[in-house]
Amino acid sequence: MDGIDHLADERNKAQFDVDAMKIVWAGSRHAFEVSDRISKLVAADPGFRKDNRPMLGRNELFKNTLRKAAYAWKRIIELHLSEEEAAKLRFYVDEPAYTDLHWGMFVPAIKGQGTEEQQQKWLPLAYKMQIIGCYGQTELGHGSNVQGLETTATFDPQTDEFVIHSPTLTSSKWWPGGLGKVSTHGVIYARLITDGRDHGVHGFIVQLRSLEDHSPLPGITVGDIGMKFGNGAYNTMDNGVLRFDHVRIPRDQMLMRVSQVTREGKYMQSDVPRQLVYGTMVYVRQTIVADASCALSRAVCIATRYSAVRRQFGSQDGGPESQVIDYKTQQNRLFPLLASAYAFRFVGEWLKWLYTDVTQRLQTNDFSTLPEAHACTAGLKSVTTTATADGIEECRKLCGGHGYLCTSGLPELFAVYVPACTYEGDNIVLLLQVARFLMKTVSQLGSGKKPVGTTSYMGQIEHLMQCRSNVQRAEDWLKPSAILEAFESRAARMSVACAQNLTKFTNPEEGFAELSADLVEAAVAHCQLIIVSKFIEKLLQDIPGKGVREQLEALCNIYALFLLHKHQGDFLSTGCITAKQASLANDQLRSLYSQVRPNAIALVDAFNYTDHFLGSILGCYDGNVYPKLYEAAWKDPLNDSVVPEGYHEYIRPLLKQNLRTARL
Ligand SMILES: CCCCCCCC/C=C\CCCCCCCCCCCCCC(=O)SCCNC(=O)CCNC(=O)[C@H](O)C(C)(C)COP(=O)(O)OP(=O)(O)OC[C@H]1O[C@@H](n2cnc3c(N)ncnc32)[C@H](O)[C@@H]1OP(=O)(O)O
Ligand SMILES: Cc1cc2nc3c(=O)[nH]c(=O)nc-3n(C[C@H](O)[C@H](O)[C@H](O)COP(=O)(O)OP(=O)(O)OC[C@H]3O[C@@H](n4cnc5c(N)ncnc54)[C@H](O)[C@@H]3O)c2cc1C
Repeated sequence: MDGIDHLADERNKAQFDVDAMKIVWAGSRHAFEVSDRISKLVAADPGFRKDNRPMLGRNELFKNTLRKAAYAWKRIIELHLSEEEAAKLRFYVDEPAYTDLHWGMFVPAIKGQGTEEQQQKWLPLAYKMQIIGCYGQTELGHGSNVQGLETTATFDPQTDEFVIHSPTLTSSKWWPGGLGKVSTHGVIYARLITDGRDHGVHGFIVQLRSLEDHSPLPGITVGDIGMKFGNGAYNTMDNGVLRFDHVRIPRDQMLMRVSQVTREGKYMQSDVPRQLVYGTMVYVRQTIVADASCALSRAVCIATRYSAVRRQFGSQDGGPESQVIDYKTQQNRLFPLLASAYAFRFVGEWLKWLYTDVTQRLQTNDFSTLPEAHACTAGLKSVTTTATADGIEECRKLCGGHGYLCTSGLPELFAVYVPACTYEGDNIVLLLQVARFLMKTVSQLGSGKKPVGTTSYMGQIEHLMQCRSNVQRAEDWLKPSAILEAFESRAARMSVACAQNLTKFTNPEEGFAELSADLVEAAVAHCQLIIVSKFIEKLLQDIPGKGVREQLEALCNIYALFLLHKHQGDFLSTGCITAKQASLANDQLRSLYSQVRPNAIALVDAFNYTDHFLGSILGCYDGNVYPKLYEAAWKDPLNDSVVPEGYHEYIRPLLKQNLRTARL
């Protein structure tokens, strides 16, 4: 606006090489270059404007999303973008759309659960977007309990077809994104019935709409489920309702990698575990963890820049007031979130590796790491999305009153993000899965079966059950070994305590239900240990760039010590640390905040977000917040006229009536 960088002084304070940190954040130089190029391309294109979203009515909003999705596809083709570049383009367009489900779930479901033949038939159509697909699992009556789904797929040997049917109101498909108004096809989950026998839930490719005029095919009732939380936000998505009235599909449209139905109607299972039917969810949970660091870093970038711009109190001798970022309370709320954004980035990278590894093993029928992959994706999805949703809301509060304005970008970011705590598995339901995995691990400890992967720390259970932290000075908390031992012993002791309590119940399922709140806490402790240990492992790698490693070490320590402070009840009650050591951790945390303070703006610059992507006046790169806020207010449609519409109908008569009353 005035061409001045109002945050220049802050940027000059940085003690590390920001460009090198940008590469660490992106994952590699190549990833940085792709991301940088595509984000600028999107930002410069008026076709991807998004600042008017909160003002649009639903129909207008939705049509605008359809236009953008079509335009994005046109640009992808015109520019011959690779799959990686196309995914980045969708990311920077930053508008939830049916394409997320098409590319993010429909295509992966066919890839993961379809046979070679099925993949050859359907994937080319999906890749060219000649068909558009959704993921139709959840129903009105059941989401978490997948085994409770009611839609049926009954094999008819006479015609070699499945008959898909919604027998009850609660069996109506409810929630699938892209289903409401767009998808031509869906991977639909239904109970497979052959010869009167129920074989449980399986996936089927079902055509829903005509490829000629988009009308629903015979027997199909389909529509949108209605407005969701927040203005704009996730209302760009057509989450849908769908009912089947005896809809017939050919037998070869059952996804048959895990199990098959023969021409004669015989049900056969391959050697692969039935849980592979849930494989698409495992894949998406892994992407959601990577996405948590994006959403949190975005909110943190806004709150950090604004905290450096905003001044309140503390003026001395007529000088400027204090920047709110210098208040220790502001730092204590903001810097752990900054550290969490980095921590989630690195654990997301690791989880991607784990997922790739398990997928390669599955190709060779090695299913040994599947339970670990399920527990890690479920647990980390849960812990990172909960912290991110809470963190975005905290960032809104960190921005005071202006954070509540839509132009801060934070209300819409929160509204779009918060369902991540529910979709792809309710966070509590997923933590209970982790708890089951932990209880199984503890029960096998004496059996000679060595715990592996993320539970390998349980291999030293005797030591972890009785060790005492040897921290004596605040600086001792900077040793990775001191942090790891505290987190490992806390996680181990919480799991073992649950396992011991479970033995008091004659019925294990009853015991599990009764102790579920404690089990969830044990699962959280285990997942936080994974995040801390993956951050520490990251620091063992070669990290080029002046001062970059030092900054990451400070952030890693802030992440771990803040968790230790927040959950000190766990650490103290299990006897892993003493009250004195908890207090020393807090002392160390304060001095880490002072270390990060001069680098805070540079650390959020390292995310390399364009102003378009941030979509926030408070977070704009140049920090010129006040003129921009002032100008934006006048652009609000309510200010199109000085005297509002409705004055003559509703305000004037009121004022006149008051005048008459006053005269009386
Ligand atoms: C030119 C090219 C151009 C390319 C252009 C590209 C552009 C790309 C653009 C964009 C891409 C965007 C990508 C974006 C990503 C997607 C966006 C997401 C948007 C949001 C979507 C949301 C979708 C949904 O919500 S779908 C519905 C999700 N539903 C759930 O998650 C339900 C949760 N419930 C469950 O998972 C299960 O019911 C359960 C696990 C809770 C319980 O299941 P159960 O009853 O069957 O099991 P048990 O508890 O009895 O356990 C038995 C046994 O099984 C083990 N188990 C359970 N689950 C799994 C699993 N998944 N994997 C492995 N093992 C599992 C369990 O541990 C038990 O084991 P035991 O050993 O104990 O027996
Ligand atoms: C924005 C959005 C997009 C979605 N997109 C899709 C999609 O594309 N495709 C699709 O198929 N689905 C989709 N879903 C559905 C989503 O996957 C489910 O809503 C989700 O899995 C949670 O299930 P539920 O709604 O049945 O919750 P419920 O299970 O009914 O949860 C209600 C409460 O009960 C608790 N609870 C449930 N079971 C237990 C238990 N065993 N122990 C303790 N507590 C429990 C939960 O913690 C929660 O507090 C979407 C949902 C949303 C919000």
